Amino acid sequence: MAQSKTLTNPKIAPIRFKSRIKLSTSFPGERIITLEEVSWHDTISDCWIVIYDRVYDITDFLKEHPGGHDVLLDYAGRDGTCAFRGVGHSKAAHGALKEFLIGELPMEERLFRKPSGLKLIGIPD
Ligand code: HEM
Repeated sequence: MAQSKTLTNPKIAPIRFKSRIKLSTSFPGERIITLEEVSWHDTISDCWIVIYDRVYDITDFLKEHPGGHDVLLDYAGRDGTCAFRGVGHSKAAHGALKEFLIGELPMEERLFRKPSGLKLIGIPD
């Protein structure tokens, strides 16, 4: 069955599923990064965060963040999706995310960008 086959493959072509949300990224140096690996980067000098199943290295952004660095550090090495969404960030903030993108969670650790994942309005492409 096509769906079970793709569930074992972290690099799924978005076209196979009826979803407006892209299931995988496509950028130079794309990496699959586990939540465990993200958790190793939880300091002010080495800070990764997960938002909508994608992994961002926001170390250089900490001091630039309009909301302050302390709120970001609360989610250093962790999933900050709910906090990011809860603030109601602007389109510009959503657009800024891609500057810090370094990879994506493996399919089995995702909540959104997977077949039958949670469907929410406003998830970036
Ligand atoms: C890397 C991810 C993030 C980016 C790129 C980002 C970007 C931004 C930007 C551009 C703003 C200015 C307002 C806007 O345009 O919406 C902002 C404000 C803010 N952000 Fe973030 N943000 C990120 C993550 C977070 C997280 C995880 C939190 C956790 C609570 C947070 C909390 C806030 C707060 C409290 C403000 C101030 C809102 C205000 O004063 O109106 N941000 N952020």
